[in-house]
Amino acid sequence: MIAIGGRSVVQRKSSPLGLGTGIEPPSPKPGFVSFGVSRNTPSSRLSIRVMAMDGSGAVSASAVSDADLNTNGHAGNLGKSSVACALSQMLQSKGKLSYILDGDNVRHGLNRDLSFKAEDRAENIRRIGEVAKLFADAGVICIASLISPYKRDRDACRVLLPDGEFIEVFMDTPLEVCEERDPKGLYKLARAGKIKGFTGIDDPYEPPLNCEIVLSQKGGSCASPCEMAEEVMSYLEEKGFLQA
Ligand SMILES: Nc1ncnc2c1ncn2[C@@H]1O[C@H](COP(=O)(O)OS(=O)(=O)O)[C@@H](OP(=O)(O)O)[C@H]1O
Ligand SMILES: Nc1ncnc2c1ncn2[C@@H]1O[C@H](COP(=O)(O)OP(=O)(O)O)[C@@H](O)[C@H]1O
Repeated sequence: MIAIGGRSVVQRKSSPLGLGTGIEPPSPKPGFVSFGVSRNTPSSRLSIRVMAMDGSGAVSASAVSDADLNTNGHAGNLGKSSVACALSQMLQSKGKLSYILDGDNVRHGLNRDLSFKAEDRAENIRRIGEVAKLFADAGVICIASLISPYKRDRDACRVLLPDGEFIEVFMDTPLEVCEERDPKGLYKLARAGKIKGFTGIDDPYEPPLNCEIVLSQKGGSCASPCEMAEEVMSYLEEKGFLQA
């Protein structure tokens, strides 16, 4: 389970199943993936389906190593969704089916009854873990893009899957970088006390101690989403998940 959450919904231009249409962004920055990103409106949510990391497909399970990748980090704006999408596209290019479960997106549908209280975050992650397991059972690589701030909730997802098939990716993006990005203005609201219990501000994030992959800023600059997705691909390659 690769969990990467976010407010943005990525609509694939195409998918292995031919589902989903996207809106090309004007001019992607170097290292960014060129696929459509739209806000989490009801209509856009409906189109984030089936493909390879943001989607899934019907391929014989034996042809695809199933894995559950969970990308998390201490707060929003880490770049979870961007890495999820880049990874999805890379998997698709290798003929691997995947599906993205983005926390912010799922919270508009399956998990719309849940708040950001600790018990609701736990339930959010539990449900996403169970859905990811179903994808894995079908031979689809499921990328879950979530903050998942509490270790206990992440560990509960891990044990749902066979050993080695839950791959926890920690995006260790500095808080100040997340705050600077702030495309939704949520950090500003949280700093102003207008949102309570915001991860990284007045709600805790428990960093993983034994995750499979850490994507961290090296030196003074942050790697692009594609570069980070490449790191995940290298891990998958090394572990044999990308074999035909
Ligand atoms: N209080 C609070 N704390 C943290 N995040 C908040 C909160 N309120 C809203 N948001 C927005 O919700 C997105 C995180 O949803 P998740 O489902 O990934 O969170 S969690 O795993 O249940 O903790 C996250 O979106 P991303 O930026 O995509 O991570 C936030 O923008
Ligand atoms: N590696 C990166 N370098 C620079 N900006 C980034 C990077 N990754 C994401 N961003 C930008 O940060 C913002 C949040 O990215 P997003 O992938 O939605 O994060 P998250 O899903 O963690 O909230 C977006 O405006 C995105 O373009």
